[in-house]
Amino acid sequence: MRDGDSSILRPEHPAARPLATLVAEFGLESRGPVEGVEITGITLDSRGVLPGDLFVGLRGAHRHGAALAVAARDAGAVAVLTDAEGAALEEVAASGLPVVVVESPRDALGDISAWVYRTREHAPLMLGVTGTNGKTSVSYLLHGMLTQLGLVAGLSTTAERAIGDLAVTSELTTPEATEIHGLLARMRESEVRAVTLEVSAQALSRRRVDGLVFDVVAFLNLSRDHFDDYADMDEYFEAKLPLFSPDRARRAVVSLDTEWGQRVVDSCHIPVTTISSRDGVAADWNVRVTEETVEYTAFELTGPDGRSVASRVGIIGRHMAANAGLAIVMLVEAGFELEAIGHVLDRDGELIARLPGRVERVSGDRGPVLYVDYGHSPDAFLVTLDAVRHVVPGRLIMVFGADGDRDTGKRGEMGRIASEGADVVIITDYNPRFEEPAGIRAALLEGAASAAHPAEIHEVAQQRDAIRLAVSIAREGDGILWAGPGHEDYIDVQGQKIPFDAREEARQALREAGWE
Ligand SMILES: CC(=O)N[C@H]1[C@@H](OP(=O)(O)OP(=O)(O)OC[C@H]2O[C@@H](n3ccc(=O)[nH]c3=O)[C@H](O)[C@@H]2O)O[C@H](CO)[C@@H](O)[C@@H]1O[C@H](C)C(=O)N[C@@H](C)C(=O)N[C@H](CCC(=O)O)C(=O)O
Ligand SMILES: Nc1ncnc2c1ncn2[C@@H]1O[C@H](COP(=O)(O)OP(=O)(O)OP(=O)(O)O)[C@@H](O)[C@H]1O
Repeated sequence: MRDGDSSILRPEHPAARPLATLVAEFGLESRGPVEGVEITGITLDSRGVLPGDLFVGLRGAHRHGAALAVAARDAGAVAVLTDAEGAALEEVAASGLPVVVVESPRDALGDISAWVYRTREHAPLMLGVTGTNGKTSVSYLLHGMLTQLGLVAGLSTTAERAIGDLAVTSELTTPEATEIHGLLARMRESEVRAVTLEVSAQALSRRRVDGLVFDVVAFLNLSRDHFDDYADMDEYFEAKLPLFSPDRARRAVVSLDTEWGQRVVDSCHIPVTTISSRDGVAADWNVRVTEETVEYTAFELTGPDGRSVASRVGIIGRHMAANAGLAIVMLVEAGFELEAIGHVLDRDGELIARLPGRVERVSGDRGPVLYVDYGHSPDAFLVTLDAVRHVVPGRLIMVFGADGDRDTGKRGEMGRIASEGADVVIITDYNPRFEEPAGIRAALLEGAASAAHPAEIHEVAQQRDAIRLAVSIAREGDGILWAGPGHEDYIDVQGQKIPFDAREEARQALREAGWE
């Protein structure tokens, strides 16, 4: 998981803070001597402990983290923070470390982590993005524009955490509070002025973004996903809402592209600006697509006072123009002049953003156009199929699978949408995790067959073989969309992460077919 802590960025020169002051300021119960104990960091994973850490023992689905207190001590932890259940564990006594007891550690974690790393002092501009689809994309677009505007920017997404040129691969979409505040402290060392953070519903439910106040948050859309975590759409929606409250954010930008946007506006207790990319939807800002090619999407964004910006983004799809428009409005709400943003976009010819594995073109000038994407929900399939359809004249071949051990109910719909939107579908494996892969494929196949006008349907278990079949079928002018693996560099099978890079595999398949 987090061996050697290599996937986590923390301050290189952390300041020591007295544990006794933490206990006093937060009115906490402590056992064992806390006087003289200095803490320099905080973590909830024994495998990520650095010397001087306060180790937080949380009850998890599989174990109580406090049971790892001895391992944490051996790695250099100087104290344990846990609940009453954790504090009673013999491993905690065996560690000999002072113990701070909190009724619900998760609820206190954001504020305590902010205190440990002093992240409330000199906070950078904080931008937060939520929604079912497009969080990662908008985050990279914001990051790109902030960089174009000349700011040192920081980024936290499903794909990576980044500060300037330094980037590490992410474990979670939104890190735990301990990790976020450590990351912010590291960003402060690098004089980062603006931070973009992807906020998942799960993060809000698990209070991972506690202790942060965003300057601007955005709501993109809501569509079916994560029904393994939430009972229905209403519960999923309710999980997103807390981001739009005064204790978490100062202003909001809300897309009205799905009906859920208006519900956010109606429930929002902070100033809201709206945006739409749909015809006939009344919003403060509107995005209009002006050109679509295999390489870029051009758009025009018009504001409430008639001011506008026209530019382009080097990624296909109307949804990407909508994402770019929303990112620009977030910056305007954050205090940047629209004219200044327009100026740098004009100067550079486009909005420059590197989006790993989001409808990323991996093919060259000859042969079929091949895109690798991270979409794994019915709505993501709809928009990406539409995007490819708009720019390729020939047939559309789609390769996809579905996650094992995740929201099993969406598979039929994914299969149906793919089969309805593509000319050929090749159903393959993705991350089966602990599920039987053939069963996952069967659900997708059933969905594909149920389409009103089904595509030509193939089943190929191995992804390597599936992409080669797609390339062998495709001709010049055709398009191939490989949905699912995106930026990932492994497949998750029975708890093992087996190295697999879809983008590299796709390039190799094209080379083997002679499409250099
Ligand atoms: C289902 C779920 O939420 N699991 C989270 C949970 O794991 P768990 O309950 O299984 O933990 P556990 O194994 O019982 O361990 C309990 C505690 O002991 C600690 N531990 C464990 C082992 C060890 O050797 N040492 C140690 O200290 C763990 O860090 C943990 O704090 O606690 C862990 C530590 O906080 C999380 O990393 C983990 O998130 C997992 C990886 C996860 O996949 N979460 C998903 C649901 C998620 O949050 N997804 C969203 C959105 C994704 C999207 O938009 O598509 C996200 O933001 O990523
Ligand atoms: N505004 C949008 N509306 C609908 N789909 C979108 C939008 N933006 C991106 N997508 C599609 O959604 C999928 C996921 O994109 P992205 O990774 O940006 O979203 P995400 O919200 O970060 O997803 P995840 O939480 O799974 O990481 C891709 O297929 C992408 O093409």
